[in-house]
Amino acid sequence: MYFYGTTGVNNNGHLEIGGVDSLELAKNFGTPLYVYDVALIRERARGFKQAFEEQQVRAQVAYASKAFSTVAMVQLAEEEGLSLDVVSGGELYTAITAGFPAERIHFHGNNKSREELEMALEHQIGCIVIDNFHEIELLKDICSEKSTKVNILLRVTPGIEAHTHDYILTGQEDSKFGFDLQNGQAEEALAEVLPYDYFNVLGLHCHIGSQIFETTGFLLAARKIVEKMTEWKQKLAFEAEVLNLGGGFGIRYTNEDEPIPPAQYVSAIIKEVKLLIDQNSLQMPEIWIEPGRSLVGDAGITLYKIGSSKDVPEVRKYLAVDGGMSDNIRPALYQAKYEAVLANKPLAQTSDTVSIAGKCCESGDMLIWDLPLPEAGKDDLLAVFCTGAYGYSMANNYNRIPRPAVVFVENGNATLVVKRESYEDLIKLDLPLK
Ligand SMILES: Cc1ncc(COP(=O)(O)O)c(C=O)c1O
Ligand SMILES: N[C@@H](CCCC[NH3+])C(=O)O
Repeated sequence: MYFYGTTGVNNNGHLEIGGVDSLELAKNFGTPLYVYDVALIRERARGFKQAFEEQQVRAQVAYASKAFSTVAMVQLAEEEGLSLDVVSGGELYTAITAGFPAERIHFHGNNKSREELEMALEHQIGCIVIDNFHEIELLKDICSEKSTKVNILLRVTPGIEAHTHDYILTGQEDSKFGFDLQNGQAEEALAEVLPYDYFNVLGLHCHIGSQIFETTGFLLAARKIVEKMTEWKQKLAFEAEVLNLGGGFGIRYTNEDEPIPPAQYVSAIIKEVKLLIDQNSLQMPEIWIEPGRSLVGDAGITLYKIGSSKDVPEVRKYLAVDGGMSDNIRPALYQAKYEAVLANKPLAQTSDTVSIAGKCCESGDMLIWDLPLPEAGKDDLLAVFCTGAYGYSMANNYNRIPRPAVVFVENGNATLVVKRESYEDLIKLDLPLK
């Protein structure tokens, strides 16, 4: 059995997270329930920051808030001195409402609207990561209309195939994101933004994908970008002040995953960039990264109550929980795998192999196939580990299932940070026919 962070078994023989009994959490806040181990998020954030400090380079660690964006989470990121990556007006609004310092917000997206860009400028956020030619024109238009100067990064696509699920690859040539580095698009874009008075071109950005376990892809991306930076110093008199290498650092979901510690990614990246920069006589840029999953993923646990079960003799036993693809779409979307235990008896001997079904009207709504469990059934509490990233943030109302509440636990205290959706919430935007 593998426990993350402060998760363990207490004297009652129950699963405990952040010093709080999981059965108490289920009783007080209901199920399904997303529970976050705040100490573990802090540990992960400090791990990345410290890794840069050890390398003695100027750096920013920006939390990619798409992984899990709520007011409380953004405030926690602020407490830990992180910067913030947002990718929509909604994430930006959340950050601003949470009181996050605007100058530490970076705005991403491959199709930002005029309204979203105007909002970003209005709040004077730290920088806009320009993704395409359409956006250059749009932003030029807005900046000149408002006589406002803005910091920008250019997102480039380095042509790297990282080893991960196809749907979460982003750095390969055939990608919807960014200016292609190899075919001249990136250079064309840079030549277009550099002379424009309202743009302060800080540097370059790339993100090669998500749930990556090796440093190779990051190093290759850095190499390809620094090669171009060397050319662009000659051709365009451009030297990047910032090199943002994105997020994508992998985490452990099951024992098939073997992540490396944050410090190892960081030191490998910094070593490579320093070497390349020295070889090419460039100035060392500030290094930015954007971890999402690796900051919050393993700090999240979802608690579900088990309800019905079904035996298909000689084939399998299904146990159904009170949530499913509406609160965790990752198994259906990416065949993602998870581990789980019974929170009311986590140490009991496993005696059965069961498959955990959700409650949505969809055969593909399966959370875990072939999970070893002790004898389990109605009213047992199932704890699914590692649901902190892209669980709540990709939750949906399929079958009009209300989204679960979110609770932060730390030092024996539980704090409700997102209320459970009610049926009233579900129809609050509906208008009657007459
Ligand atoms: C531009 C960008 N930055 C950062 C991230 C965060 O990725 P991860 O959660 O894998 O660290 C993503 C998502 O893949 C992204 O698209
Ligand atoms: N949402 C995805 C990853 C995509 C990250 C955003 N570019 C996941 O759950 O793994």
